[in-house]
Amino acid sequence: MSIATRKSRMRWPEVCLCTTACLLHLPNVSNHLAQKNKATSYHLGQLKAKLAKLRRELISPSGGGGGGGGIGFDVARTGVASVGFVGFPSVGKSTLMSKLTGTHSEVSEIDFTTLTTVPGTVKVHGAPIQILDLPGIIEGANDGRGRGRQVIAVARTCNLIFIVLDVLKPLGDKKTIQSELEGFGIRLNKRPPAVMVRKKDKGGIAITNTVPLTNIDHDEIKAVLSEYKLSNADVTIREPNCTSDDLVDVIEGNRVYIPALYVLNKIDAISIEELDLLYKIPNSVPVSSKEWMNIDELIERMWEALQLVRVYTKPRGQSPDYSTPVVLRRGRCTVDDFCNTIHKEIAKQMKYAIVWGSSAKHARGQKVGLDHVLEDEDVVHISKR
Ligand SMILES: Nc1nc2c(ncn2[C@@H]2O[C@H](COP(=O)(O)OP(=O)(O)OP(=O)(O)O)[C@@H](O)[C@H]2O)c(=O)[nH]1
Ligand SMILES: [K+]
Ligand SMILES: [Mg+2]
Repeated sequence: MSIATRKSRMRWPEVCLCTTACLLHLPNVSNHLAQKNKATSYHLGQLKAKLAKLRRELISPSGGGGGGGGIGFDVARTGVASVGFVGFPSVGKSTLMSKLTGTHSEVSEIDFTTLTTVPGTVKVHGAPIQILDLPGIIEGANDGRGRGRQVIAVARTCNLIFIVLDVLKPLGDKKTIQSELEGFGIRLNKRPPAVMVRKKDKGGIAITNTVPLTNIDHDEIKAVLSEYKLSNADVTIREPNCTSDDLVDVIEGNRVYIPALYVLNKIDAISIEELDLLYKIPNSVPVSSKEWMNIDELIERMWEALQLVRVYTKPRGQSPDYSTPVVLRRGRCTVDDFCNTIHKEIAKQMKYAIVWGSSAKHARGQKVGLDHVLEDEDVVHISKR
């Protein structure tokens, strides 16, 4: 059966019927219930929390293993960051990965050609990036269809996800893949919600918000908390447009926040007018893996999304070593992080560091301590005791 037929047979009703099917198709629940009166907020909050609890077992099953891994799926991690390729079968993941890394990964027009994780490496601006080609997934993947669960479990551990789409297929595929990943606790292009839930011994529920609550009300918050048996807690909401999904995410705590790029492949097969439309899709890069079109842009966007910080070392009296940067991640790029990446003893032996580059106050170099935050392409000299 082709993907198209399979999908049309599986289509859910557009209108929420408030049955158990609803539970599995949350967007319908929220659309429908959001239009109803306030009494339903409580019901909605409860449903979302219930659903999240149901799914928890999937993300970290009691048997261990995070629902994923498995033979052929866990591969040795190399490089300074990893990019996982996720998409429906035959969208061109292996074509792209093979050409990008020079590593062979089987390509064919037959669906499910790739059966396990195939790793490769590409060097971008001097930094080795691991690319993980993965088997194709289908709708229902995170419920255990095909090898979807293992695939998504690998994607969960990546620093960036490429959602590869075939521009000749309906763009609805984008939504389907997104929701498969979301069902597995992956949040794409989103930062953790600025919401805090602090459990206490007594005093009931106290809600503080520093922003207007536009997408959640007190009833909904209370319903979520009660579903988690939290009857005494301080809830602080600083997240603009916070939803009950955000609140559930914070309470569940096992969510991962990963940047994603939508790789719109096979543009060699469409018209220029259609290409104009594709450029309007946020976080997307149109490419042709086969004809090697726009891959430069893809690599640049990959680099930006990974937010890596290259730091060059400078031994005393010598010029900096520009050939092998120490690669750090934004948010974890202090002089201390730099030292620890080289060797765990270095930070202890350091008297001070001298930094040249955009993080330094002056061009002649700045004397700094371990907590100084470095910028991409800085040069560092460590002076030992
Ligand atoms: N026209 C066109 N065809 C492409 C392009 N990239 C890949 N293909 C073709 O699409 C088919 C599937 O390519 P694969 O690389 O095997 O796709 P995949 O996503 O790895 O497939 P699975 O491993 O089965 O999930 C092959 O026939 C490729 O030649 C492209 O940019 N343009
Ligand atoms: K294929
Ligand atoms: Mg493949």
